[in-house]
Amino acid sequence: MQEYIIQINFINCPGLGYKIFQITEQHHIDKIAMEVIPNYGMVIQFQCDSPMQVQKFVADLRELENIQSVTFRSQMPYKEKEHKLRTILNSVSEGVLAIDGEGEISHINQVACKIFNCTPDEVVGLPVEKLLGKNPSILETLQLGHTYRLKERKMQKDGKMIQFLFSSVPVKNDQGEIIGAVLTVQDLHQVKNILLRSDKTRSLITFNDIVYQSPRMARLITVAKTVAKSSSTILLRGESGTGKELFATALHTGSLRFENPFIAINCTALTDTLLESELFGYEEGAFTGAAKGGKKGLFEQADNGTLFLDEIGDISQRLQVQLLRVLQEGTIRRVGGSKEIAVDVRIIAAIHRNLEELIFLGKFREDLYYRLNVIPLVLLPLRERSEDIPLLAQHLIRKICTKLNKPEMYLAKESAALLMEQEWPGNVRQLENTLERLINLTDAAEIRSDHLLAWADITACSHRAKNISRNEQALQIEIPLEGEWPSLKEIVASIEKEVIMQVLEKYPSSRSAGQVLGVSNTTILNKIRAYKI
Ligand SMILES: Nc1ncnc2c1ncn2[C@@H]1O[C@H](COP(=O)(O)OP(=O)(O)OP(=O)(O)O)[C@@H](O)[C@H]1O
Repeated sequence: MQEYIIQINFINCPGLGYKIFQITEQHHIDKIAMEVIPNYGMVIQFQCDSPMQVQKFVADLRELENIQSVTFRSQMPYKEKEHKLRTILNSVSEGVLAIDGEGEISHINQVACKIFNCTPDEVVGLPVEKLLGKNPSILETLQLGHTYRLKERKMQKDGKMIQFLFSSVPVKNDQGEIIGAVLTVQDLHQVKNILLRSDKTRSLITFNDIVYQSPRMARLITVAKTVAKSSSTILLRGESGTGKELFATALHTGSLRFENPFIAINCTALTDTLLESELFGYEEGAFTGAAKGGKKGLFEQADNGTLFLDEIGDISQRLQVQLLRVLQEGTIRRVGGSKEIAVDVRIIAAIHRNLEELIFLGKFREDLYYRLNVIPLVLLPLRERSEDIPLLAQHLIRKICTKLNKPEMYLAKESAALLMEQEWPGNVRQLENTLERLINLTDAAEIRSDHLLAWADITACSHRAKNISRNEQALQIEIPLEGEWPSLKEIVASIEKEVIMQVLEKYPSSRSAGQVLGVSNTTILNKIRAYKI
């Protein structure tokens, strides 16, 4: 028997489904699956051994009133969606595992399979504990809605120790009920290799690798090229994905230290104690598991070179004190050791958060801030230099096509305009990821706007238009029809809180929110505290 899939498009009207069903019965159609496309269609998968019978069946369907077309297709829509989802999941570089409301594995991508040494066929449909062991955190996410970010975990599987970093978030339906959870995982050994690398290719990155067109970036590069030559500490500020690490590498290459190591470490990716021993090293016997003969820390390894401390705002108070000592005295002490070791390391630190706010909240030491903020370089978010986008996007497309071994694709003019209109909260990294997903999913030589709209989470309405409509939104306050009215002071306070929250959503730093609202940075910080925003 041959299998067929047909798609029936119709103008929705009562009783039509029943008539279609009747015709399938009259032709003795052996249905395998049916799927309704809400409001305009239906797809039927069936088997039949006579092509003539199929022709008659289709002809009869086409005769029905309100039927617009009956066409053959190669796959059921749900299979097509599943295939697209699998392609997307497999195109990301992190491991992804999803569970349904029962705690059973519904999806797993290739990277997660590699980390957990399994195949999708072996684990999809299994309770997640069978793969991750007893009480995995993802079940807490499912049951209690807890989210986790970059937690470290070790587990034994098939006699092998697997060490990974994971994050997990609940999946909610429109009513806000938890219906599943997603876990993303990274192999810790690989992460360490990435974080702690000082590879040769990096040192080849220069200011020429930074793509830009905007005058503001041009000015920043001119300043950066000048300050690269000195040994002073540099603080790179800017939202996530704006190119801070790229700048740090170019600064090192442009310095007199370019032949010596450049070592980068992300301060959020490791636990406090792990970060301490990675930075300062340790002596033999400093703790259980410490390697024989001790270990050099990154400060020692980067001697005469550059150490890039990414996400510096997240280090603990304890490590802040130790870092301050290195910056003041130029010496380090290994964990468990008493000897001061002199190091000559240039520090480039990066932060995407508002350091002044962290100081105000007592989370960051002011003395360390002054030591780090010797030369601040601020990288603007992409939405504030959208002139950079066309050139940057074409550069990224070239890079991705080379990586994926595909012929170079080109960005149509209207696509560049569409990309320029987007908000890009994740900046260049988000643009890069969006383009990579798109390039994975299409083979067209030219990336047109319909590709972007269909595949890349791109919306046709510009962020400027979105902002206008947001500004036009009226603030809602509840005035009770019966009982006591709130006092005017309370009403004003609730409006003030709402306004500040809305402005902070768009301008996340207290300084820029203050500028928008015409008040000082401190006023905003005080209000944040008072209203517990
Ligand atoms: N101007 C640019 N030209 C070319 N590539 C860029 C540019 N800016 C950023 N990129 C690329 O975008 C990606 C993200 O940049 P990078 O990792 O340097 O950002 P970041 O600010 O350090 O991010 P995070 O704060 O999340 O660590 C990288 O692949 C980087 O090479």
